[in-house]
Amino acid sequence: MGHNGPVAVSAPGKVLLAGGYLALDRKYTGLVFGLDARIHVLIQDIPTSNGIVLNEITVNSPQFLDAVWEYGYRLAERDGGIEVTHLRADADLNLNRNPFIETTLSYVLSYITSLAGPNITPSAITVLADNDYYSTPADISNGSSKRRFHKFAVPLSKAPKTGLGSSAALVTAVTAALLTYYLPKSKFDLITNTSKRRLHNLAQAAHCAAQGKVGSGFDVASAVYGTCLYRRFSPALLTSHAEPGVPKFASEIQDIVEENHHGLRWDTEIHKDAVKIPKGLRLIMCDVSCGSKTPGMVKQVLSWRKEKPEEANAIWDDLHAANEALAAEFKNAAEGGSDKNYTKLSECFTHIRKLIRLMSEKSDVPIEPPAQTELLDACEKVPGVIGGVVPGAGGYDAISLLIEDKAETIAGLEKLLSGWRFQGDGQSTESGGKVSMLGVREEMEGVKAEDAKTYLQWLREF
Ligand SMILES: Nc1ncnc2c1ncn2[C@@H]1O[C@H](COP(=O)(O)OP(=O)(O)OP(=O)(O)O)[C@@H](O)[C@H]1O
Ligand SMILES: C[C@@](O)(CCOP(=O)(O)O)CC(=O)O
Repeated sequence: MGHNGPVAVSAPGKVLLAGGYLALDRKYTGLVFGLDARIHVLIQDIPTSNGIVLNEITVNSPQFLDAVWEYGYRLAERDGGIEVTHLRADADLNLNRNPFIETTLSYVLSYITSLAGPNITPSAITVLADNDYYSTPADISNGSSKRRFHKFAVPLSKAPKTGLGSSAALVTAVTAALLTYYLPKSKFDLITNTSKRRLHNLAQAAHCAAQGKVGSGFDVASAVYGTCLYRRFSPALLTSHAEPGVPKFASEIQDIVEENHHGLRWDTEIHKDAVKIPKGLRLIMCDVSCGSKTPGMVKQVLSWRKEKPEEANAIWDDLHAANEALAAEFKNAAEGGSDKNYTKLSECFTHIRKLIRLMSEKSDVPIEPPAQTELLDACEKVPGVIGGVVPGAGGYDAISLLIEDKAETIAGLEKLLSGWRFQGDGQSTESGGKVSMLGVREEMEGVKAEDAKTYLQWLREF
């Protein structure tokens, strides 16, 4: 298997604009926007010398130092699927493991062998991340910022993430690339709905396994489908299957992906038509550089909900109504012609923020902490800014804004942010962090096939 020539695929990053925490419960939905920062994956044959074929797959992220991972693979007995071994993982290099890549390889190759037989040929995978996934302070940049893909003078683990969902986009793009490369078109074709659904199921399973927990999965869903109103799958779908290498893993993963596992169908809901961005508006993301996210925020919020279900559920129901009102108002404004009055959209943001602050106060978790309130309030005063929120789990990491897509609005925000000193949670070594606007905006489309030749050309830059 795998003689189809090079294959390239990309998948978008995400921002959960509304529905943080609520999206973990199937009773509620999340409003998730795909972003135009993508993770790109190229897969091609490894040229073999002297006819020697080693069972090896190499993965390389040439933007970072030491970002090469080499894997051996073998078919496990008793239907255990494909076991993947990190080669040269000696004591020193142990730190350099990449669980997202390793787990994705074992899940996807196991599915492929279960579906189409065990003949996996060696291949080389290259990962390229759009520049906004990582902040680029001068000391870690290497070379001109004009490059299509930034080169860093540090390993991946030292590049500061901006929180756009790199692991979900990576797992989705690697999964789609492997399926396209190793399977015949009759069994996997990225443009069909059935293949997309299988990709979604497999990428969710691999991402949860790599993460060691079953989250809401909104990030993988948006990497596959792009912008949508999302309702999560029942977590039971992924909590009781065997691990790679363990007997029956291969058939179990095939059954999960193809929805035959104990008769369970995936109940994920993706409503693409429920979200639109009115013409002339755009989202932007601002990265707070000193922001440290309080660990365990999700755990704390959920334990508050468990302790005080009445108090929490009342707030969640109100917040859910406010989130859905925002989605409806987006659609309304997008379909409502040329009326440039965005007061109702602004009111939706104000209402959501009020309820998030109430949730912060009652749960005692800094979801919209005072420093973020101050920043959002100041941004909302800039002409052309319609509203803003702390996205996802909130905390000190980032803010998202809906703005009029005009040079004056961007310039106004840049002026405000250039002088802004962010007072984080006191854990930062700096006394006040910078806030910087990322270049990303919303993107409707999810995963897509790309032209491999273009990437082969870009790779010559490295
Ligand atoms: N360019 C890359 N090349 C290879 N692996 C990458 C790359 N970018 C991210 N990863 C993998 O994803 C991991 C980061 O995933 P993590 O879930 O911690 O962050 P994220 O998905 O970007 O953040 P968030 O969930 O806050 O949006 C890295 O440790 C690495 O394993
Ligand atoms: C808190 C939560 O609802 C959102 C987390 O989003 P982010 O990682 O902060 O973008 C968790 C989840 O949905 O898996």
